[in-house]
Amino acid sequence: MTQSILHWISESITRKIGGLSTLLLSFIFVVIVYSIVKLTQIGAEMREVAEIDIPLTEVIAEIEVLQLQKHILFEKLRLGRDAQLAAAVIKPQLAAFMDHGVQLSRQVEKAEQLIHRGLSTAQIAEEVAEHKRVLSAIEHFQILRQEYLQKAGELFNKPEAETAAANWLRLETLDEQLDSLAERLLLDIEALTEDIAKNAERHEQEFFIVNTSLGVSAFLIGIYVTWYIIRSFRRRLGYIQTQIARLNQSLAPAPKEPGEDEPQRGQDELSELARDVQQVVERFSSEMVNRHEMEKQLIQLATTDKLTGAFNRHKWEDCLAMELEYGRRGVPVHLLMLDLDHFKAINDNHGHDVGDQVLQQAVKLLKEHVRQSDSLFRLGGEEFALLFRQHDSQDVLAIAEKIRLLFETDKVPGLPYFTASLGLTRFLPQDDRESFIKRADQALYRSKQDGRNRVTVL
Ligand SMILES: Nc1nc2c(ncn2[C@@H]2O[C@H](COP(=O)(O)OP(=O)(O)OP(=O)(O)O)[C@@H](O)[C@H]2O)c(=O)[nH]1
Repeated sequence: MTQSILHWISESITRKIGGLSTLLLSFIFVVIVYSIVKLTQIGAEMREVAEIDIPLTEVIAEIEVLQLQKHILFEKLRLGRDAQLAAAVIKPQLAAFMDHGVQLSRQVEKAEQLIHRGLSTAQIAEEVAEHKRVLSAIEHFQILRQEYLQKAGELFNKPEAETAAANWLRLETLDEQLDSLAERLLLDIEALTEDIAKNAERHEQEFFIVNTSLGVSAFLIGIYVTWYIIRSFRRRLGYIQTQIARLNQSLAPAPKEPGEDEPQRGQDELSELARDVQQVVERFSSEMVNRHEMEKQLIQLATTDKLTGAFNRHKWEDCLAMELEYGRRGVPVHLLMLDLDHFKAINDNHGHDVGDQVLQQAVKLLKEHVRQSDSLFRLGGEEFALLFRQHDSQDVLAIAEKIRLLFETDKVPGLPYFTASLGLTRFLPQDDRESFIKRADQALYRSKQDGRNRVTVL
């Protein structure tokens, strides 16, 4: 699975960059999600600290002070009782003690309400069981305090009653119980608030460490991704540029247009590469045009007679083979052989150059009066051949006659009068190359025999 993913990614640079960017973005996404979760958690803890623990700590401090005051008041009561002070003296002390008890109860209630509210609004998210245990301890404390205050009240109202001694004893026992209970309770609450504060602090530190390391990792990954992308591009661009430079050198130097400046350097590697590629493409296209032109010229040289511009013998062989193929398939194919009359005499009387001009004039006349598709060949000396495809025999005969007449009546200043003898034949089903040519030759020979300047059909 991992292998195939890596293979898929390495297949294109877009995928590589996309893959690395996705990795980086995923990492940053994880960092953001982690930060949000942690910050929410720390926020909740801070709220708990601010709204529950700090007020709770204040209440505890208050209770501690009240407890101390209670000790003093209780001691005063004890001393008064031991000294058997008059009821009038003890009563105000008892009143102060009772009043103090009410204050203490209020503070304990306050603590109870704070924990209650924290639990019911889920503000207290940690050590819930501990908080609940503290709550039930507070309830127990309050019950004892109720009894405690009741006994104190009885003593206050009936200091001389028979039950006063027993009440006093009970009050003392309750006082001890309440003291130890209050002490435990305060310690428990203190421990809870301390734990929560410590937890919040620990989470803050964790958040700082983890977020810093994640941030540093994201930064390093970002640097690596950037470095990797730049390196990949530079390597590939460098390679392509080298190849293009080599290709440029291997091509013939491009002809420089007058006033043409050196190509401007690109603004960056990519624009430089684009400029190099453009140059190579231009060189290639001009090279292709030249090559095409050269090929055309070579083909023309290889297939055309230099003097007259008619097709040469080489082309004749190719075209004849093709026309014979058509003939074998039943397409009407005609061959017209043409030979200038007494050409030797023209050469002898007017010179070789004039003879050449006569040959050129003959080809000019032929080209003007036959279709492009009807190929004209110079087979040698003053002998020419014309191949006609898809013509009626009568039409070809008419063309041959027209050519003969053209030559006969053609008058060009500076050129002697000249005529031509023509032999015409049609490809027959039983024909092969030799028999077909031979019959045309025979027809031409017959025209010569019969006095020249005529057309013979065989
Ligand atoms: N000027 C010129 N003469 C050529 C060329 N090729 C061949 N010849 C001449 O053409 C002449 C052909 O003469 P012959 O074969 O005797 O034929 P002819 O004189 O036309 O006589 P008939 O064909 O019987 O009418 C020769 O003298 C060749 O030297 C050429 O390219 N230019």
